[in-house]
Amino acid sequence: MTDSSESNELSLQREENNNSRRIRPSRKDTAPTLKCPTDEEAKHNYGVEVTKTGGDKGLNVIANQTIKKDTIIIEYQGIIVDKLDPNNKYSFQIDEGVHKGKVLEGKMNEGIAASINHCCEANCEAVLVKGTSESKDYDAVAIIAKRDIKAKEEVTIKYGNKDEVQAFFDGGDCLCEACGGKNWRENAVKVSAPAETNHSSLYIVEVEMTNEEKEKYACNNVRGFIWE
Ligand SMILES: C[S@@+](CC[C@H](N)C(=O)[O-])C[C@H]1O[C@@H](n2cnc3c(N)ncnc32)[C@H](O)[C@@H]1O
Repeated sequence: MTDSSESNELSLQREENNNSRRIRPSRKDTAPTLKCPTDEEAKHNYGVEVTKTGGDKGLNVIANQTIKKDTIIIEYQGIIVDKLDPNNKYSFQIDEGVHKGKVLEGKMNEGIAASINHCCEANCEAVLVKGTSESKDYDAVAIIAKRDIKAKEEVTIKYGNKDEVQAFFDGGDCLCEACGGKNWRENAVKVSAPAETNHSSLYIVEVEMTNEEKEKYACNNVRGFIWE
C-alpha cells in the first residue's frame, strides 16, 4: 500500500537532546489518522518477515520485495501510558503533539514491527498515528519508507541520536550497517531455487536458536526464506 499524499503531510522532527533510552516517533501536531497495514497485509503486500541475524542484533525485519518511498509499510499498535518502563525496549517516547512526554508502550512478540532494529541511516521513519479499524480507534506507530527499499534489505528505523542509542543499548555498540555491523546476508545460505519457481535463487537464513528462543518465538532453527 502506498499513500504518499497522507505521509507527505507528516512533518517529522527529532529532538536531539534526550538522555534516556527510548525510541521516539516525533511530530509537530496531533497524530493523524492513518489506515496502516496490519501484519497480515504487510506480509502479503511486501513479504516483510522476521528473521534472526545470527546473534548480533537478535531478530530483524526484512523486505522481500521493493517497497517504494513514502509507503506506509506496517503498523505497531500500543497503548499510551504516562511513564516509560526503562526495561521495556519495545516502547516509543512521544516527543511532539498532544501526547508529548508520554509513551506508546509496546510489547515483545506483538507483531512484526516489534522486531524492527535501529540503523543510524534508517530507511524508514516511525510516526505516531491514530489507527482505525472497523471496530475501534487505537494508538499506533506507522512505519513509513523514507526511500525506496530493495528486496532483501533490512527494514530499519532510527531510535535516536548516537548517545541516546548507546544508552538504549546499555552502553553496547550500535551494530547497524552504517556503523559497520554485519548484514544478515552474511549469515544466509544461497541455494538455487527449484526449477518450477520463477526465481533464480533462495537465501536461507538458518541460525541455531537456543531452546528458550525456540519456545519464545514458537519456531525452529530456520527463520527466513528470501527468494531472488
Ligand atoms: C525493539 S527491539 C528490536 C528487535 C530485537 N532485535 C529483538 O530481537 O527483539 C530493540 C533491541 O534490538 C537490539 N538492536 C536493535 N538495533 C540494534 C543495532 N543497530 N545494534 C545493536 N543492537 C540492536 C537491541 O538489543 C535493542 O535493545
